[in-house]
Amino acid sequence: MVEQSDLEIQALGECRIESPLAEFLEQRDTTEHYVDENDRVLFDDTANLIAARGGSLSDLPGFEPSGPRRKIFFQPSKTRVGIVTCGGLCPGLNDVIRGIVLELTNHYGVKRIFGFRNGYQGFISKYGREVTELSPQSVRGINEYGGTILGTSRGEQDPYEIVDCIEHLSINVLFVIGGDGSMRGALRLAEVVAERGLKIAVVGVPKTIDNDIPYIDQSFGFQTAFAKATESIRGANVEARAVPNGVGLVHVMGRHSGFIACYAALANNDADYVLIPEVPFELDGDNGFLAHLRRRVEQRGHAVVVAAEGAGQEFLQHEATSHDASGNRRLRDIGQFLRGRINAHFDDAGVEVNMKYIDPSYAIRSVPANPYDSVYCIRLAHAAVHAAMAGRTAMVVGRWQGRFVHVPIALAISKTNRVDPKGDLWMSVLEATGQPRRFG
Ligand SMILES: Nc1ncnc2c1ncn2[C@@H]1O[C@H](COP(=O)(O)OP(=O)(O)O)[C@@H](O)[C@H]1O
Ligand SMILES: O=P(O)(O)OC[C@H]1O[C@](O)(COP(=O)(O)O)[C@@H](O)[C@@H]1O
Ligand SMILES: [Mg+2]
Repeated sequence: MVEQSDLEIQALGECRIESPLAEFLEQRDTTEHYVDENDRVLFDDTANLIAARGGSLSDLPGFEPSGPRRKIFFQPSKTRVGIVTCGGLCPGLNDVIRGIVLELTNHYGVKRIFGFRNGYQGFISKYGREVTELSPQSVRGINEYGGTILGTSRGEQDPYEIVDCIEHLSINVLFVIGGDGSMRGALRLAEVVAERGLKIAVVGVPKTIDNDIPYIDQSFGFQTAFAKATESIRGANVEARAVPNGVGLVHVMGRHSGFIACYAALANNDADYVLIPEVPFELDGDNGFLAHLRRRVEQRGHAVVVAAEGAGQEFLQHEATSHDASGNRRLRDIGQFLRGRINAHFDDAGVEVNMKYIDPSYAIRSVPANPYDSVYCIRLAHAAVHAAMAGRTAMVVGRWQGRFVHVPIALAISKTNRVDPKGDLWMSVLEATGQPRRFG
């Protein structure tokens, strides 16, 4: 169970400097639309969860709210900032970069902002990556494009050498925009900074199209990514309906979490089956997935299947395992495997099948953010800047119960956010598809 001690945010020191944004705050206090810096956003949100805690109101765990502070830690005109993007692409990376640069420049008056190229490689001398200065002019219009103007990379780098580089450039604040791996790296950097007794804030903006980072509501870019995946499901449905015994099979990203598959399938309500890593399934036998699919095709003339890349990996264990540069296991291709097994199963049963296979792959994460995600990105960027200028460190910005909050990195990497087979999202998927609760 999450306790208050898990939610405490580290600070570099007392905030003594009048914030340039103090005038925006005046005598504000918490309302249903604003949380004051002295308040907390409660972790639990139902009567039963709160009752289960026992104790008094003041014992209830809560997150530190984000937002501008009346007093800040860093002297803006002397503050030097670094920004880096790491890991896989995600829609909205450029929105976050631009949001951070504009907020720092326009509202805090920060003058020097450095962009590090290709993730953590950007700090390591042997790669020879140029450090670029970022300004409102240099980031103009970047939010119109997918990807990241800073580039990215996978692969671990020495945290001591990274901090050497940060010290060498007299950087006071580092923003890391990245996923679970990047945040593990960022936490190591904050630890090295503390070991050396430095006053450098390390603040993360969590990025993952898989939506697999916990305690942050949804990750930015996720909505854009699943909306893009929805187009493939629509295409698979049209194709499958147009031919006798059509099966539309769509394979989408989602390493350990099936959120993209679930949301994309719910969006147009056309999928008959959703297969995700969190819910194991049987292929064979009368109640297995293949027989179920065949019966549905025989009854209705077509079917649409959405499979997340992490689903059914147990069927492919005989294939060799490899890892990417960051140590993430490379998954075997469940899409192609299912395509082959579905065709073979229909053949064996003497039933015609017309397989239409679509894998949108990188196309869903390399696009620019949609307006909803862009708004989310800019708000996360503002929250990250306010936190860093107030000397908060080893934390990421996120949203909890609809409020923007500070989440300790240690908590954000303590587990993987996954679709709960007993939760209401999976229930909605079962309702929308009509697939059985269990195959086999
Ligand atoms: N445990 C770790 N400690 C330090 N750095 C890490 C750790 N895990 C990953 N990283 C680094 O973070 C960066 C991004 O990680 P990766 O897993 O590729 O993507 P993501 O951040 O999107 O999950 C890589 O440079 C990787 O080496
Ligand atoms: O081929 P790549 O670029 O290494 O990335 C593939 C993986 O990256 C993701 O898009 C996102 O993963 P991360 O956010 O952890 O980088 C996964 O869905 C996918 O398995
Ligand atoms: Mg990751």
